[in-house]
Amino acid sequence: MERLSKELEQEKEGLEDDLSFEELGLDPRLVRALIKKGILKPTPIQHVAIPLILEGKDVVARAKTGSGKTFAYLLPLLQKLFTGSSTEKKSGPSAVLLVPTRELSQQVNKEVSSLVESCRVQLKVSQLTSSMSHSDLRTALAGPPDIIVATPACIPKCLSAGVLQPASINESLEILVLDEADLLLSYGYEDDIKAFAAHIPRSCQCLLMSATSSEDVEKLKKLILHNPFILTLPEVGDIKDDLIPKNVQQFWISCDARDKLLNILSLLKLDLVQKKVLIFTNTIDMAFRLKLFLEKFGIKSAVLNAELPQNSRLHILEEFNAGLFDYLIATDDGQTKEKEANEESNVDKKRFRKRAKQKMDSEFGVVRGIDFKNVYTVINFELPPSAAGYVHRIGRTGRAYNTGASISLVSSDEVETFGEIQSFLRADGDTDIIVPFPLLTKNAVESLRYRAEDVSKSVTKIAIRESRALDLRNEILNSVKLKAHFESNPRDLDLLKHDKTLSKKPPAPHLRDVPDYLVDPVTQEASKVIKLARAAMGNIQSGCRRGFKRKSRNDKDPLKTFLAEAPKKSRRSGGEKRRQK
Ligand SMILES: Nc1ncnc2c1ncn2[C@@H]1O[C@H](COP(=O)(O)OP(=O)(O)OP(=O)(O)O)[C@@H](O)[C@H]1O
Repeated sequence: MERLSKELEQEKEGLEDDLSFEELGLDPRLVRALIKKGILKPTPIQHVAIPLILEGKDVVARAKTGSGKTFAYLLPLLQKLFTGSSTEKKSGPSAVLLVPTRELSQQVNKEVSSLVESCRVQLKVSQLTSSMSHSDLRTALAGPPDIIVATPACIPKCLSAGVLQPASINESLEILVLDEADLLLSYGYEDDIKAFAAHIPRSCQCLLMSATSSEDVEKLKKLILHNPFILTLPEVGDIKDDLIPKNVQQFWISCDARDKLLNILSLLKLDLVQKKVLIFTNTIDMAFRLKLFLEKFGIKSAVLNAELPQNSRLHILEEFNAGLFDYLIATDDGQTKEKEANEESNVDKKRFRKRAKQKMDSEFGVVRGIDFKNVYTVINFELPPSAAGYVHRIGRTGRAYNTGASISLVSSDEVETFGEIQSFLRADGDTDIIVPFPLLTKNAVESLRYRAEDVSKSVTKIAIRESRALDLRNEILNSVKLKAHFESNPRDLDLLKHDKTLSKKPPAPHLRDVPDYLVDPVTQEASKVIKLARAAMGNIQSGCRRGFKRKSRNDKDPLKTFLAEAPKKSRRSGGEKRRQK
């Protein structure tokens, strides 16, 4: 235990020394690949995890959203494979990276492939999805690949189809990563992981990465980790107030449930929030209601949900990340179908569940782990049901040295959940972290009430259903085109537009532009400030991200606030809290 504390102290001191990637022992090829991406200095989690992983230790790493966990495991993992790859030919994969959603698997696959390409090494990377046919899986596994990126359900599928042999996993697997480990079990992968665990060789190095700590992570640790060296980073209680980067300002607006459309319209139409904006709703129908409503005022947005074909979802994400549209309305994950089923009348429930089962992708997930680029504002049109859900949603902004803001619209029936989120985020004795949004005045909201209420009446249930069906039909058609297109032009993002309007009529001129006489002077001033801040932020953000010039540790940087301290003494006694032999 003494040795353990000493090592952790050294790691902490190391953090303050501000070591470079080279000094952490990273291969020059990887360092050059990172420079090409504008990444010059390791983040704190990378600082601690890279040397430990290079040494071959099992690591359980928990660090807040957007803190650079992906490179924290990918860089040392690749380096280890670089050195091993030239020797003997293997019958199975050397590394398996398991992630909870297809979106994340796509993102991780892209990141690994781009590093491999930049470093010009001969490593084959394959992404597997559970919707692949046996023959596609066989093709993807031919070779075999050095690295597999997949959701856990794929592995048992490959094993039972005989396209992956247990013996080759046992013989070849050197590194296993469970990314977003806190979510793998809640996505229902326990049996898949157990089935795979039986074939993992004892010598395999296992890495668990997660943003929040939970019983599920503990369960996975017990299930997967063989190697007795474990690094557990600080427990939730120690850095609770730091779960969301400090440079994300969190606001809330209290309003009637029926005034939510009016409030969001005021925020967007009166320019009180900075773009890009990611808006979360709890159901797909609500997402379409919002889209149709905003459309009538000339505000174009796209909807991202589990119902859409995989290609379309990917393309929407790519276009949004590339800045081709400013407003994205998203539902959390594939489990949205459950919420929707509960909202349907009893008569419809059975039919709905069947439909949901057929059409929705349970491996869909945009909240967890997806790296949205330059989202400034996250709006919770509806609150997520849990504090962990809130943390993950808000974590889509303020990523990697960027600043951001979040605004939650809270109605009376959400007050209890909101209270739970506030107390979860609040450090003991501190004041609330989420504060009232100061820029939206009652006058400003009221000035738009008449128009908003009028328009909201026209967004009927039938209109929503029709639009949802129309959007899905369009996207299915798009999806076929996209598949062919992406195969020949992987970098071309401009083929199809996802934020096109769904209503047949264009927005009426009096709704598209808010006349000056409707906007009170306070709101006009606030809107000017936001625009100025946005113009200034553009420069600051890109400067920070590329340069990393600031020398001192700055609490305001999300990537610099990771602490690798030994937990307090009283916590030490409990089992596997530290690195142990
Ligand atoms: N050392 C670094 N310097 C600057 N940017 C970095 C660095 N490392 C990673 N990033 C960038 O930070 C962003 C967030 O990284 P990443 O997606 O790995 O976060 P995360 O910790 O996995 O978040 P989440 O828990 O939400 O999945 C990415 O855009 C990534 O390219």
